[in-house]
Amino acid sequence: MSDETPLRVSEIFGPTIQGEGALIGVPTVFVRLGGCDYRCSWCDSLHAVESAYRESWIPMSAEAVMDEVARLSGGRPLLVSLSGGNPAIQPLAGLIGLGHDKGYCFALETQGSVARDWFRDLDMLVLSPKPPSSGMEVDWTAFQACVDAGQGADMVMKIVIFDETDYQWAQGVAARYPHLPLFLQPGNHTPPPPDDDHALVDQAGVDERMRWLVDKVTQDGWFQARVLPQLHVMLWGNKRGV
Ligand SMILES: C[S@@+](CC[C@H](N)C(=O)[O-])C[C@H]1O[C@@H](n2cnc3c(N)ncnc32)[C@H](O)[C@@H]1O
Ligand SMILES: Nc1nc2[nH]cc(C(=O)O)c2c(=O)[nH]1
Ligand code: SF4
Ligand SMILES: [Mg+2]
Repeated sequence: MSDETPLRVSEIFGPTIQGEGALIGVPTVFVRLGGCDYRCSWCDSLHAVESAYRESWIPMSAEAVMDEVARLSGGRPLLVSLSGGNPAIQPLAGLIGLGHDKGYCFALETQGSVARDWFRDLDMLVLSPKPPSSGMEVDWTAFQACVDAGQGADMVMKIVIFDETDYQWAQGVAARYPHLPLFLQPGNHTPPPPDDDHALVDQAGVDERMRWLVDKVTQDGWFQARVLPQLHVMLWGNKRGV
């Protein structure tokens, strides 16, 4: 796939704040790419995953994406967050190079199923391996290839936790990758259906899971883990484009 291949863009929005993980609170524009090789049972972005929504994904050149990012940011360079879907299945090297030339930074979120040599060009690579509650099974060879490809970028791991089984699984993963800063994020068990971006979130339920997670980590003395909510979900619920 060459870099002239258009990107399949589900949405570009912002500036908002990065609501999750290591860069929480940092102003950013999101570029959400369409298409994913996973089908997590609790995915909160199915409009960028399910092929039924494929016709809403706009083919765009890297230049057109950067033009839209620059329009939204008023021409001021900022952090661009690449998400999806799995953004790793798209040819993003050109976009990253173009944006860097203009002073923009790039973070990319991926489950770690597809490695790309351009991962090393990112400013931050967020690897988010999927726990048992997702219904997915991690291919650890592919995941390791992502870790190898990302050498040179800042790299962190972010694991979504729904239950005790996920928690124990995350402890095993953390032991396998002790050098990767680890962020634990409580699962949103009422994610939006793909055709309804105003669906209400069960915030009380998310808060309860967050408290449970903090109790677990502190009681277990798991002091390498950082526990963070999805800040954008706290502020805006399941609303899309924020
Ligand atoms: C929609 S995914 C897109 C990027 C990539 N496919 C991935 O999963 O890392 C972005 C982030 O949202 C997280 N996420 C998805 N659904 C969630 C939910 N219901 N509750 C909490 N986090 C969720 C994912 O684990 C991932 O860290
Ligand atoms: N504000 C905000 N922060 C986010 N962090 C990760 C997101 C995602 O859907 O990938 C996301 C999102 O959609 N909005
Ligand atoms: S890997 Fe990410 S985008 Fe794909 S289905 Fe899972 S949470 Fe959704
Ligand atoms: Mg999201």
